[in-house]
Amino acid sequence: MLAQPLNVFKFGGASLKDAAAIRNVANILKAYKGKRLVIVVSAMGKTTNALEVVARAYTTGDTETARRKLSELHNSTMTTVKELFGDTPEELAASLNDLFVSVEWVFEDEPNESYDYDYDQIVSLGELVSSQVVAAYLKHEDLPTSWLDARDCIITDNTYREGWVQWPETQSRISNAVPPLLDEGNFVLTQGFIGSTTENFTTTLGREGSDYSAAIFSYCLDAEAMSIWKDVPGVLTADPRLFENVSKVDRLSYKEAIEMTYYGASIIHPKTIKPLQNKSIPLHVRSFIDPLSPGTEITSEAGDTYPPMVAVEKEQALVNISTRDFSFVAEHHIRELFEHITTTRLQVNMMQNTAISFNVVVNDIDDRVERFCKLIDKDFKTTVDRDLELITVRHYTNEVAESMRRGKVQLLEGRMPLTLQMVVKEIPVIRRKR
Ligand SMILES: Nc1ncnc2c1ncn2[C@@H]1O[C@H](COP(=O)(O)OP(=O)(O)O)[C@@H](O)[C@H]1O
Ligand SMILES: N[C@@H](CC(=O)OP(=O)(O)O)C(=O)O
Repeated sequence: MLAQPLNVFKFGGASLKDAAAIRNVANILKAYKGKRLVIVVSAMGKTTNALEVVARAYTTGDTETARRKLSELHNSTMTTVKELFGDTPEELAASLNDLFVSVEWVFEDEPNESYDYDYDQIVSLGELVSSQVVAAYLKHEDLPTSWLDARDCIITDNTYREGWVQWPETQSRISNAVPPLLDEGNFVLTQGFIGSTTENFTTTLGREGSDYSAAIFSYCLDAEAMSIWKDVPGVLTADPRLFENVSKVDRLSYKEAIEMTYYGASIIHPKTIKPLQNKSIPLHVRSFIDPLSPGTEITSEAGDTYPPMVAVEKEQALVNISTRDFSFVAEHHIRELFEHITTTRLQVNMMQNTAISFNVVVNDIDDRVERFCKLIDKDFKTTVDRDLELITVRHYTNEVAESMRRGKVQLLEGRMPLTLQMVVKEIPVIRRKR
């Protein structure tokens, strides 16, 4: 007998931000009782941001702040648990306690040489905690659920904070672990964002990587479809936090979704689409506020006529690189520059060159730009402009382009037939003295 089709659902931080939100998720899932469903959850609300503060405090020697912040997180988790269950279930309280204690143990040791390694050991706590709470609550609501440790399934290399998935090993582990649990008639609930090296060290897949985790499970299990549940009605023409008059796009092609997410449409993690596209698995972006509405469907069949769509990537740095001896920026220079771009893990979002200079626009993360400039200092002069925005408009019209520039200084522009990109900064406000 052929196995029933399987779906993968991903619930992000916003859908799990407090007890009422988790109750809402359980209500959504009641409609799928008895179906083959893999549920991938992120950390609750803004937990990952809070854990980043913990990781930074620990690695800079401020263990007192690290302990205090961790304890605040433990307390707020227990408050949510109490609100959800009435009483605190002993078994859940004990497993949560073990998880928090495992991070306190990290504080007993000196920070590791690699900040990224420590970061992953600490920040992964958010998903482990939320998945324990949600799994326990689903069982309490009579929805049989098996909790699965994603670190036994998603295997990455040891690029901490941006683990590269080792597909054959991951495929084999997911194929072995998940179907038997589904066959028992249970939902399988696991964590987004986290994985493990083959030596069992925890890794993470990059900020907001839970969408990607869900896509990995969908690919390896040949899911019928994947749904990500968001606080918006679907993919909109722009981020409603930044723009007015946005409207929902009902259908989108994989190609269009990749373009939009790569340039900062933060509704979907950029790595999510490829595994789905490779197996033609539809991606549904749905609203957890209005679960019956259809949302946006992303497939290969969607048409190619779209309204103008805007993505904004903040915290960008524009690095202007010029040769010290006024020689042309030639191919061998570009090769050398890209070697250093790769080793310092800069993500290049835009580039342009003139005869003696080369401009790259990159995500300004930690001290990566400084490290890059130092590495090339012998042969190249650099200037860095920070706090910039990269605005990408797909299917642009001149009117939309003009409205994007209003109130900004434009430092760089790139035009292709379907895509307009501009790097802008706020016009500094000069006020007259009274
Ligand atoms: N094009 C877009 N369409 C819809 N939402 C967008 C878009 N671009 C950015 N967003 C933002 O993405 C948010 C949802 O994604 P995210 O915060 O990652 O959810 P979660 O972490 O809960 O999975 C929305 O609240 C919205 O502000
Ligand atoms: N919790 C992680 C992973 C993630 O994907 O979260 P969310 O689904 O809430 O974006 C983060 O905040 O980066």
